[in-house]
Amino acid sequence: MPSPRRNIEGRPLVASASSSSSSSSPGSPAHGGSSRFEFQSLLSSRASGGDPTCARLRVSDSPVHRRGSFPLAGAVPSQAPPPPLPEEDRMDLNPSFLGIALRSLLAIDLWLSKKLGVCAGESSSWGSVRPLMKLLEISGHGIPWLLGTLYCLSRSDSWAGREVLMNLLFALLLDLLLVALLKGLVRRRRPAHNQMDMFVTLSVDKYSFPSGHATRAALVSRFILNHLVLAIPLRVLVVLWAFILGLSRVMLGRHNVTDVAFGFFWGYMQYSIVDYCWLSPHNAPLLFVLWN
Ligand SMILES: CC(C)=CCC/C(C)=C/CC/C(C)=C/COP(=O)(O)O
Repeated sequence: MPSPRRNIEGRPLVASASSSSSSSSPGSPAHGGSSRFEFQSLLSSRASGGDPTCARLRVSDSPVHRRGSFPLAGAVPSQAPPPPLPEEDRMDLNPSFLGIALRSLLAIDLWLSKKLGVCAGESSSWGSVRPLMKLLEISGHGIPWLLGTLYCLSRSDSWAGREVLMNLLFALLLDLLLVALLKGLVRRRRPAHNQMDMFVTLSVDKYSFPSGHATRAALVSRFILNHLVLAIPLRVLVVLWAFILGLSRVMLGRHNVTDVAFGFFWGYMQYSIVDYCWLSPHNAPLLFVLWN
């Protein structure tokens, strides 16, 4: 007499004994209802204290995996339960809600970024605007901002001006460092439709998360709005510049939307760090004396 079919832990399955008398009954493997056995197996594992949040099906135990050798319910060979398989040989049946949400967000991100990448090449639908976008790209590049700040520092003749510029320099260097660290950690590739024809880049700039232009745009614009006295139209212009610069990164095909969105957030937060560590002649006297 065939021994009862067993689940993945080796416990007998309820259905196997009754189905042995009628191998083509609905729900039996011969009837294409193999999943019933598997769910019973999972249920029995739950009942016996298995992990209820992660029902798993062994690939090698599934009918798909055992193509051509799927036994009829009445002809189950009497064998000892198979040895446990390594973790990577299993399929998750119920990935977490967070996993599904992240995957969906990623899919929307890729789809939207591709759709918005209308200046990714000369032959793209908005290809004629590409030179303008590349000009905007330079306006948010690290080199002009660093050189511009150093130049203004060298021309500044007031302590107050020097203090603000010194902190802007610190902010720009901190931004370069943190973005390089993040890019190196996350290592997300730039979109496939991007042409790597950017003005001076660092080695980590082959990665796209987060957008360095977006972090700089958010950081610098928050810095300017907090430390320069500007008329309202100029303040609006600063915010617009930051927003359009971020958008242009996606339109040029340099980034996905999430790279830019996170870049804005990160740049905004970086300003809080700069503000917290604000350099002044009181807490960094050496720096100011040396510069003089
Ligand atoms: C002092 C020093 C290390 C200066 C390097 C300045 C430099 C080459 C910055 C790179 C700026 C850049 C191309 C960032 C990439 O921006 P994404 O928006 O494409 O991430």
